[in-house]
Amino acid sequence: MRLKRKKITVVGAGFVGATAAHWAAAKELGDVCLIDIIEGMPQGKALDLMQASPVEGFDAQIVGTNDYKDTADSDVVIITAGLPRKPGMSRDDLLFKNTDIVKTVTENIAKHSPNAYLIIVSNPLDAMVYVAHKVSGFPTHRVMGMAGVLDAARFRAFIAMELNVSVEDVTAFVLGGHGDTMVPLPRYSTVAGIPLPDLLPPERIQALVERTRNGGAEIVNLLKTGSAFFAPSASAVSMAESILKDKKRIMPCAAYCDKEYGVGGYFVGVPVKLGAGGVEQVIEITLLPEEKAAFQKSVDAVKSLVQKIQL
Ligand SMILES: NC(=O)C1=CN([C@@H]2O[C@H](COP(=O)(O)OP(=O)(O)OC[C@H]3O[C@@H](n4cnc5c(N)ncnc54)[C@H](O)[C@@H]3O)[C@@H](O)[C@H]2O)C=CC1
Ligand SMILES: O=C([O-])CC(=O)C(=O)O
Repeated sequence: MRLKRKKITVVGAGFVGATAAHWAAAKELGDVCLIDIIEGMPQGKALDLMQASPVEGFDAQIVGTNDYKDTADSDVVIITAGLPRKPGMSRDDLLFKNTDIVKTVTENIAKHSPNAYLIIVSNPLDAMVYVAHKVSGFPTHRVMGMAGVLDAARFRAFIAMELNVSVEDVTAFVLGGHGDTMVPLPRYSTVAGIPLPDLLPPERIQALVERTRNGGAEIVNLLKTGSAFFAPSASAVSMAESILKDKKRIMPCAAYCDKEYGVGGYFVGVPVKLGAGGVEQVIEITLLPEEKAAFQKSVDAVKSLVQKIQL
């Protein structure tokens, strides 16, 4: 018998997709298939990455394609296909165009990789996870969205910058949908185990919370032609890694919640255990009344967006 490497497909070979392929290959998570509708572009980027492999010393086959047959039997599929927003737009403005794209992509992926775990990145995130779940018919533990890892990473980076400490010692949690109503949780954010409220005055914490909420828009306004991609792609690949290596990391992800947090059957950002079984557990943490109210507002925003989707 011959053991096979794991296979990661990244759909959409744009900024987030190509960078995700880079992180996945550099970490030797498995072979990588990069697919896009633009002819030649995923092939070119895959070949370029293959040529980086001797320099960086990673062994992985990286293939670029426009044909879903090449994505067959993937273990994990990261979906980044879709339009990014431009300055002045909200993520929600992408709803209808990206619904069509994520629907087509998911149909093709489900056909060729019926056992894959799906990590959705396309925006508006929580609504696109709903689309991928409905269209694939996959069980909910195999469909999830990347947002909380990114939002928490931004919060962590801002905390480390503010306190002039190593990012390694900073943990943070962000709940809710990936939009203006997301809920960074200072009480559940720490530096080497010390709760953030013990280290910073409330007005400084509030400033970091606001910067985290606007983290995506801050970058969109600087780039002007697209949105963030280094941290988003690293975040998606860290979720893939936890699944492929059965690490069972606890990460904030857009996961299906029914009774959990009283959400009632939607995908929203909550703490989950990610392992070889995908979303192995949704962890319910105790929230103060004001945190609960903020989370509910965020869930309501996701619900009203999802209700506009026609598949
Ligand atoms: N969840 C999150 O936290 C984040 C989400 N995003 C979202 O990720 C998406 C991608 O962003 P970027 O990579 O910066 O955009 P991009 O424009 O650089 O890349 C998107 C790619 O998708 C491809 N594409 C379009 N329709 C397709 C289809 N039917 N099949 C296959 N490929 C298709 C395009 O040709 C393009 O290459 C956007 O919707 C963006 O809003 C971006 C950053 C963070
Ligand atoms: O801001 C955007 O449109 C992209 C995104 O979701 C993020 O960077 O958080």
